[in-house]
Amino acid sequence: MTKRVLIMTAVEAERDAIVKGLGDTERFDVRVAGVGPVAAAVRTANVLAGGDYGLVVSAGIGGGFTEVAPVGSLVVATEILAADLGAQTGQGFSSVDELGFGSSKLPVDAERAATVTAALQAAGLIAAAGPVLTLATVTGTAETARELATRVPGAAAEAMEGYGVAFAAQEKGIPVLEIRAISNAVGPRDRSAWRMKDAFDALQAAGKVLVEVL
Ligand SMILES: O=C(O)c1cccc(C(=O)CC[C@H]2O[C@@H](n3cnc4c(=O)[nH]cnc43)[C@H](O)[C@@H]2O)c1
Repeated sequence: MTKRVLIMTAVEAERDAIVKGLGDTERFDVRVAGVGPVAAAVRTANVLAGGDYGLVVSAGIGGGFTEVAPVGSLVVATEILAADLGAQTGQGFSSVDELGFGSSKLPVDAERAATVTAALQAAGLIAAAGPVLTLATVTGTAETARELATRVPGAAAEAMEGYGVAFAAQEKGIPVLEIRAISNAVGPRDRSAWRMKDAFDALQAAGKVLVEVL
């Protein structure tokens, strides 16, 4: 039998949108982890300890680097980066990789990521592939947005959970994907400009595609 797919979201509204899109299927298990990389890692590890899964997906809304991913579009991660895991230095940010303490980058299942991106596009959705950044703090200034985009060429989206979910899955040797529906632009904080409905609609549409291709 094909192993189940575990989808981890941060909040219930994200889970509900994806479940609506997936429809009636037992092959997908959609769980709520809470906001942020620590909650995501611990709760993903707990779920993985009690089940047999062949793929783990971190999914939800996210901020978009709008030249790559406009509001209302979807992003499929080509890699997952802990963008604030490191140290500030006089010469700028140094990642843990540069400091020699491990890796701030976790790989995704590249073949499945490409399949999902193509399937989303074939379904008429706006979908891009690119690095997705995990940050414990939502970016709130144009300066930080520029710094991140410069530091991570091709950066497509940021969110708060992907690296935690991916770390837990990697510990178990299970492949990972991250999919984000863009609710807002990465940059100056303007909560009134967040387009939650557009993002949840995109997330639901993505669920419909995932059940067909995963
Ligand atoms: O408005 C705030 O101050 C605030 C502080 C912390 C979190 C939030 C959220 O609503 C985030 C919830 C959820 O959404 C993802 N998300 C959405 N947009 C972004 C973003 O631009 N940067 C990072 N994360 C984002 C995130 O994964 C959270 O799970 C609001």
